[in-house]
Amino acid sequence: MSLTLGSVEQDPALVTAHVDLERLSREQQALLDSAGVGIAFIKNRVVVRCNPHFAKIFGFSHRDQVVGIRSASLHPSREEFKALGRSAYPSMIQGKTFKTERRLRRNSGHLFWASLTGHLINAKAPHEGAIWIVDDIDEQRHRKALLSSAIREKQLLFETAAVGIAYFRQGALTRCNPHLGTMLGYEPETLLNLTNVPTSLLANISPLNVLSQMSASSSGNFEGELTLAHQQGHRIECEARSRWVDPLDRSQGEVWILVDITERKNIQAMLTKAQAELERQVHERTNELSATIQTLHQEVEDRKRVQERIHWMAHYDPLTGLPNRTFMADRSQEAITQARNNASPLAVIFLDLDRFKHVNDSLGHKVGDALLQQIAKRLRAVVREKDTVARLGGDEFVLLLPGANAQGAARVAGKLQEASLRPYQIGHHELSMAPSMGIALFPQDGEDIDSLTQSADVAMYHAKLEGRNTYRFFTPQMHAKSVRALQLENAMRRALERNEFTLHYQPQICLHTGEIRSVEALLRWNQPELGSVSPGEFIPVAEDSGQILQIGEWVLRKAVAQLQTWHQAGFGQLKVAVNLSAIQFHQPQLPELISRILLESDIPPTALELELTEGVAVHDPKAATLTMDALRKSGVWLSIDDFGTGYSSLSQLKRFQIYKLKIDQSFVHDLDHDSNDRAIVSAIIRMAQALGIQTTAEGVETQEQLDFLREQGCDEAQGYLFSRPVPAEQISELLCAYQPWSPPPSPAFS
Ligand SMILES: Nc1nc2c(ncn2[C@@H]2O[C@@H]3COP(=O)(O)O[C@H]4[C@@H](O)[C@H](n5cnc6c(=O)[nH]c(N)nc65)O[C@@H]4COP(=O)(O)O[C@H]3[C@H]2O)c(=O)[nH]1
Repeated sequence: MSLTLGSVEQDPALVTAHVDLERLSREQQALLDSAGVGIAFIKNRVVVRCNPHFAKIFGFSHRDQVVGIRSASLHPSREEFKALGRSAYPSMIQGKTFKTERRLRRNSGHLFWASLTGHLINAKAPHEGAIWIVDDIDEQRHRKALLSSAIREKQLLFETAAVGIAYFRQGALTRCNPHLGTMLGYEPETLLNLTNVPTSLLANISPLNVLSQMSASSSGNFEGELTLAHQQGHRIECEARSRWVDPLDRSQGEVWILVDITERKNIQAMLTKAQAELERQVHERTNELSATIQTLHQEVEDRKRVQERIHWMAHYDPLTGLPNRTFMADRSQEAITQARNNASPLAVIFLDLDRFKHVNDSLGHKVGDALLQQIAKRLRAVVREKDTVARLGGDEFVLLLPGANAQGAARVAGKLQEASLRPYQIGHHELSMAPSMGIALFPQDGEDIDSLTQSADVAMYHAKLEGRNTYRFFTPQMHAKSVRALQLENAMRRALERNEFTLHYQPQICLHTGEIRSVEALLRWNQPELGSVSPGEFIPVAEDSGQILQIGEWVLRKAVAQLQTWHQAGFGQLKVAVNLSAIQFHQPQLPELISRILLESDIPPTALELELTEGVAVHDPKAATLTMDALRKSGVWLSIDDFGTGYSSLSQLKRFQIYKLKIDQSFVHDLDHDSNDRAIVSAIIRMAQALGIQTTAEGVETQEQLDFLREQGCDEAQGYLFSRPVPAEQISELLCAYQPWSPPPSPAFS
């Protein structure tokens, strides 16, 4: 700015004043240029002058751009400009400085906050204009607004937060929010004044204590759980967190945030308890379960074992471990199919042990079972791997031999016989056991296993009938005969109760005196459908089926009862001889049975004679001796029947306390024309005499036979020459009519 004064150069005072004025003007200009606020001189509502900062505030690049513009354009609207004038000028014309904060408008049109300070150049002459100082406080206002909103938000948070907030400074609670009061049961103000509350009231967990402690011990970044006390005394579990308000200036204290987790804790405790309980129960259940599982496992195992056992038992014979009938039938199906498809041979051997029942009856089932086991082993050892050896039950075995023709089957049968030659050692018993075997061939003797087995069974039966310890091939003619055996066995079961048995008696004549010394009881069976069946046929069937025990007892009782009748009729010297089957003999209770039968009658034991076969002592001479001793001790007489056909040794006869030998009728039969038989008979008689044993000749039919026997010193004779076996009544007649011979009574008795 320069002031033109015209022609005042000559006046030094004026020049000085002029110089001063110029300097002042420069100073003023410098001040204006460097001022940090906008300054403008406005006159008649027009910007007359302004400093650069003013131009900058309003968005002009140079102050010259502002000079001359209307001041109203610097305001948001004309109305606001007028309003400013209305509020500013009343005080400005009084010479006062007017200050306000208004929104102004930049050159760009954007509004901004500015602080305005106005002062009239001359209060008395407002038209001379005014100086306006403008400061851009837009940013400041904005910050302030943000700050106050932050403060408001903070306050709002502080007051409404659902957590307790507490400020501590130098160990003292300086501020807390209402929630903390609510948490602890105090008004916040009361809490602030708690320093006056006796701490004893809340014991050592009073909020005061705890809060003080919190403040004292905290390092400004506590995070953890605290237990506070409610005003009413109960505990408040809190999750606490502390922070320095200003970590750089710890004098400003710290802030604590406390969350009441009592309920959560309680729930947590309950949950923990429930969980522990649950775990306990789970543990218990797991244990129970594992015990159950174990039991189940055990049961499954047991069941499996049982099933395996059942399966095994359904297919195997438990005693010998050999396949049973069912399993054999299964295997045979395959074998038969193969034989049929390949036109290959197949044989079935039915094997039955001869007189096995005797072993069972005399030595007991234990010995019998052990014997069967050994036999099973031998059978198995004889045949090939692919052959099947099955036990049908009892002493019956079936061998299925795929690929075996008649020759092969015969060879196997031969090997089986050979194998049975060696005696079996069962404990201290040495036993011999021979098999009878029947062979059936596929397909001629049967096309399925049932018919093959049946045919082999029939053939076996024939082997038995024809001498035992042998084998026979099945022939169609065999059928009728074996059917008869089965018929007999079945019919015999009812024979006793139906009174089909009777006894006939045959006299035994003393060759020294001609007296009838005794009679032999001989069993007769008259079966209504089958007619009269001979003992030679039915006794073996009775022995094989075991029915001989019952029948034999009946014979004993009947014979003793009959003898009693004869004794009572006056024939007191008469004796009765009863045949005893080996099976009966081996019954341990035999001596006792006989004693009982005799006791039940009035017959002295010496009136009873028991006829045994030589075979009774073959298997177990020791046991046989014991039985014989017991029988002898009771007083009954023992004789050996059919002597000469068996293998009795002299020493045995001596030990057996035998009183009589009955010379088998096969030797007597040919005495007239067979010198061998004569020699044998006379040897038997002499030997018996030497041992002090009586002799009775069986089957004496002719006078010549009788003469020879008498010559040789035989003691007794029995045969058709004297009498056939006859019913008891006829014996009574004979006893009455018979006179000791001289001459011999024949043929009067026939
Ligand atoms: N050819 C011929 N035969 C004669 C003559 N005299 C007697 N007999 C027969 O010879 C057999 C003698 O009986 P055994 O040798 O004990 O032979 C008996 C005996 O071993 C057995 N038996 C008979 N009854 C019983 C019994 O009650 N129990 C037992 N276990 N076996 C019996 O049956 C076998 C056969 O008995 P039976 O048929 O009655 O046959 C009897 C008898 O009738 C004769 O002069 N000539």
